[in-house]
Amino acid sequence: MNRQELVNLIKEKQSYLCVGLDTDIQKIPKHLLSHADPVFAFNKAIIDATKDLCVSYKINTAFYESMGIRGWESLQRTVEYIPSGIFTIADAKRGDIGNTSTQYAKTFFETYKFDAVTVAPYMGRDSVEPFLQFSEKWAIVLGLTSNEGSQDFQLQPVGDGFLFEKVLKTCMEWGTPDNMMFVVGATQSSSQLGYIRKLAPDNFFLVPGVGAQGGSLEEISLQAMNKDCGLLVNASRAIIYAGNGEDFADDARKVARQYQLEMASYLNKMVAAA
Ligand SMILES: O=C(O)c1cc(=O)[nH]c(=O)n1[C@@H]1O[C@H](COP(=O)(O)O)[C@@H](O)[C@H]1O
Repeated sequence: MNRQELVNLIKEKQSYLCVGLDTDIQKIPKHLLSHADPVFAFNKAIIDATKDLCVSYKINTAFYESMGIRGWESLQRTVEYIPSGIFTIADAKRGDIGNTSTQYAKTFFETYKFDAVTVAPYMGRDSVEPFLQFSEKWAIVLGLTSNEGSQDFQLQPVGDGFLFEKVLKTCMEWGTPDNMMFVVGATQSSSQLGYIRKLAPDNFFLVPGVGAQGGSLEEISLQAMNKDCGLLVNASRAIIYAGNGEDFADDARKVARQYQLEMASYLNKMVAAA
């Protein structure tokens, strides 16, 4: 999916919600365990219940890889089940020497046909560039992450800024707002969120951290929305584990709907301010 299609999708659906399919077989409702593929049965119900409310699904590959071949099969069924026209993210956080990154890019862009993959940029230019060679595909580079450990490296002073700023600025020389997004955690302070938008005015941000990690949808929306919206806000546990009974998908829908309504109000504010 290209940038304009993503921008249009957000406008049409009045949503920039990314539902995170961090599907843990230990946490899904027990009645699904009799299915041949319980993880897929769960994902299918969540997708059916939320597909009109979100613009993206993010599949966190760790939850699938940990189950070996069965997990990869669940992942494949899930990505194939997501309706076309919804932006798909493989949250795999890959990055290695060039020829290896090329294989990672092929895995997620060609074999599994995701629109985007999360990329860890620590190994530098040759580890990121292979993800930028595919038409209408995206590298989502870790910028300032949502976790406590973001302080260990990303928020260390380097020169007259922080390490994450150096990463962002350098990555912006390799990719463009048409093929590169940045991960920006909603748990970061509002001044940091606003500052990152100044550093990268046109790039989309994938924003995890609302819901279970306590980040504020309002804060990130007010601080970091740009004229194209420029945000994909992810919530995983808060949506997919909203309920645990037979009607778990209805419970997931209710939470997704709340997020979508709140997002519509921020999108309207953006239009009014323009
Ligand atoms: O790249 C990510 O998606 C990511 C980056 C980050 O800084 N923080 C973060 O939580 N994530 C992912 O976003 C999701 C957050 O899940 P919840 O906290 O359950 O909403 C998980 O899949 C995390 O792996």
